[in-house]
Amino acid sequence: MSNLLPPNHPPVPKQKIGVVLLNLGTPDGTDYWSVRRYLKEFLSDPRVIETPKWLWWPILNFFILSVRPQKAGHAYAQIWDREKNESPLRVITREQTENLARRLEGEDIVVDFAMRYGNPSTQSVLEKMQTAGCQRILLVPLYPQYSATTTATANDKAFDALRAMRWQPAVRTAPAYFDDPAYIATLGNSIRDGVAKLDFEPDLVITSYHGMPVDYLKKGDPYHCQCHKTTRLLREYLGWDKERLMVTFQSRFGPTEWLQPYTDKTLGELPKKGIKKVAILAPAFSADCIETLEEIAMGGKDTFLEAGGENYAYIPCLNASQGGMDYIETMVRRELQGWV
Ligand SMILES: C=CC1=C(C)c2cc3[nH]c(cc4nc(cc5[nH]c(cc1n2)c(C)c5CCC(=O)O)C(CCC(=O)O)=C4C)c(C)c3C=C
Ligand SMILES: [Fe+2]
Ligand SMILES: [Fe+2]
Repeated sequence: MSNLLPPNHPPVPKQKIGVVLLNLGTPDGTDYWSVRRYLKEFLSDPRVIETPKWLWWPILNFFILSVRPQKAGHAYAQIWDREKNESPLRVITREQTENLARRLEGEDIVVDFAMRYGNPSTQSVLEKMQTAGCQRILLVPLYPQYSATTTATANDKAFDALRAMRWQPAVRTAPAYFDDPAYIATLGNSIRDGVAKLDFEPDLVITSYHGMPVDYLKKGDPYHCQCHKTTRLLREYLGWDKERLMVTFQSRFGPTEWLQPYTDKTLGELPKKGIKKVAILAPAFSADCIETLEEIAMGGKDTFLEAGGENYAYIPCLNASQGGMDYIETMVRRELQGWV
């Protein structure tokens, strides 16, 4: 085709389809400046912090960014993948991407991943795809439950990048999958297998979701309802009752009220109620990260055992497991219908 083009015509690449897995992002290192750069970008996002900018800017820059990077850097250091010198969230997202690329090989589909904050940036990945000839791009925010603080801001960032393109690709966004029967079956099987592998029988299994200010729920963010629905559907899939599988919310940030019950407070109270053997998982996350590994697998265990608990086990996220990847492939193929 290119030899039919007039002289000085820009190259026209072969048409392809792009699939971009979108996740939150993570620092490039555990040092103060790497963590600070990441937190500054994250906590300056008005989809995440809705406090008016004139009020939030001094709080963020003079208070939060002077202490939190050090504290968070220490937490990241405890879970850092030292072999790859990378945060688990990025290591796992890359594994998911490479695995999906192998599954879609031979179909002229380019698969990549991008982060909302930090690297690889959404803009750089979309520019790379456009240059490679992707005239149709499927954006896949890897958040099972929709929230403006995660899904919407990931899509916003992608559309910001498209705004600067002369030849803009056609774009689709994959919807949240909190109630997709195939997702529920995958997660349900992972719970059943995770519990079967334990050397104790849990009195209770906790689904601990990332929290959010209650105010965002009141303003219409459906995240809270979607978390509850995921757990209700899991109960139905597993044939368990309410006493066996409960919902909590973790990772509270700042002084305002967040969704309740809080995971840490619940773990501290359960042993007094006679619940001494617990398994816990984090279904708001498609990949293990600081919030699951350091806060739940490590910190949650300390809280529970110090309060008199006897056994505590963390069931990992779906990550790049066979079941997790089967689900991502199914969902991506469904969302690509009509394009391939
Ligand atoms: C400040 C408000 C925050 C809201 C609202 C929020 C929502 C939210 N976040 C996730 C997923 C992840 N969050 C992660 C880290 C993280 N989250 C916040 C704050 C809010 N999140 C902070 C400040 C941090 C950084 C770590 C810390 O300083 O505590 C991560 C992990 C990133 C990693 O590098 O491993 C994920 C993933 C969801 C699903 C969500 C929905 C309501
Ligand atoms: Fe978060
Ligand atoms: Fe709700």
